Amino acid sequence: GVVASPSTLAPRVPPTTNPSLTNPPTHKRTPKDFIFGKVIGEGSFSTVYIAKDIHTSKEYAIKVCDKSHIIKQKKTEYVKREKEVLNMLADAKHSFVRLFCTFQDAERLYFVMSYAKNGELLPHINKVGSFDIECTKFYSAEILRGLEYLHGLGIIHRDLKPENILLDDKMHVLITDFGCAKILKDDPETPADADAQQQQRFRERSGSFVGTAQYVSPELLINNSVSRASDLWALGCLVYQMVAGLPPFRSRSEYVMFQKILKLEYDIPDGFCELARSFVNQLLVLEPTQRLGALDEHGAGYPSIRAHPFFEGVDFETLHEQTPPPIY
Ligand SMILES: Nc1ncnc2c1ncn2[C@@H]1O[C@H](COP(=O)(O)OP(=O)(O)OP(=O)(O)O)[C@@H](O)[C@H]1O
Ligand SMILES: O=C(O)C[C@H](Cc1nc2cc(Cl)cc(Cl)c2[nH]1)c1ccc(Cl)cc1
Ligand SMILES: O=C(O)C[C@H](Cc1nc2cc(Cl)cc(Cl)c2[nH]1)c1ccc(Cl)cc1
Repeated sequence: GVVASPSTLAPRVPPTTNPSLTNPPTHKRTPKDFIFGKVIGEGSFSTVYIAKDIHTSKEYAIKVCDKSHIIKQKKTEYVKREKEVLNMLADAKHSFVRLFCTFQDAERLYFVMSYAKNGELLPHINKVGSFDIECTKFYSAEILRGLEYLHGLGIIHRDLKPENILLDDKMHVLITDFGCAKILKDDPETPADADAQQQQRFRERSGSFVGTAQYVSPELLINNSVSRASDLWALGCLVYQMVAGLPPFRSRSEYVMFQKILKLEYDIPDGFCELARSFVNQLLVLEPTQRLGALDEHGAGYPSIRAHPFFEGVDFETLHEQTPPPIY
């Protein structure tokens, strides 16, 4: 959960020798409570460092956002949404990057998050070319678990892709990057309209075509609408990419890529495994309501997706306790 609200600043106690005795004060943290280490990543207005809490010696990833940059790029809504959604996920026991606390100084905002020691999923796919059936089943199941939790809260991620699937020290999935997420307010039935911030992110990002556009759903292209089923489309793209080593819809030209998405033009290499092909085929469906899982009622997970033969033998309830299959 997020560190409690700032009480009167407790006197800074020097770290005692026995960390078990330091019950870290719950005062609002400041950058001085951390030893900042190396940069582990850069965003368009953020830098992510590895950092150590001087009271507990625990390691975190701290995302530092430059305030003037956020304002200049009109990203305050995006940052506010990211914080809001991460706080809603505070009680999740698995599948997501945790937000431990936030604080600011004159120039910057600080997000103290769990550190995904094994980085993004994408390089792990690229390193081996493509996943075998065991890895694909395990990682698809972990991502599905995350989507079940997210959609149960009425949150649509809207930007699921291998760069936003991080891996912890034990190689379990930590879904991240919720700035683009949609929180369904009252009527979770009707698909929500893609709001300005998603369009801005999508148009501006896809303008430079940095990969966000590859997983865009047909409904977003056709009538600017998104629903939980948009994340199921992205899941289909993710499973295809784990199996194929490449995303299903590819082209140097973004326009041609969009055409392929709208015409559902993707190929399954020969020698394909029937179960994976069938699973992907039932998610990459143009009509959102026809996608596998789209008719499962909200908040009760995705029984029809779990039941697909592709997940034969997967125990969804104990995934986060299992040792992930080796990637080779
Ligand atoms: N909790 C984390 N643990 C480890 N690495 C992280 C963590 N959060 C982010 N990163 C890495 O840091 C880099 C920057 O992430 P950040 O969220 O700041 O920007 P981004 O989402 O990649 O880009 P943009 O801000 O344009 O959306 C990414 O490559 C990401 O993989
Ligand atoms: O202390 C809090 O939690 C609330 C502040 C609120 C807040 N101050 C901001 C300044 C800027 Cl420039 C942009 C956003 Cl989105 C801002 N949000 C805050 C601080 C840090 C972080 Cl990471 C997020 C929000
Ligand atoms: O059995 C193997 O190792 C090779 C097969 C080949 C294969 N099956 C595929 C299914 C799809 Cl949907 C796409 C591609 Cl590129 C596919 N390639 C395969 C099947 C399923 C998985 Cl998960 C991985 C690899």
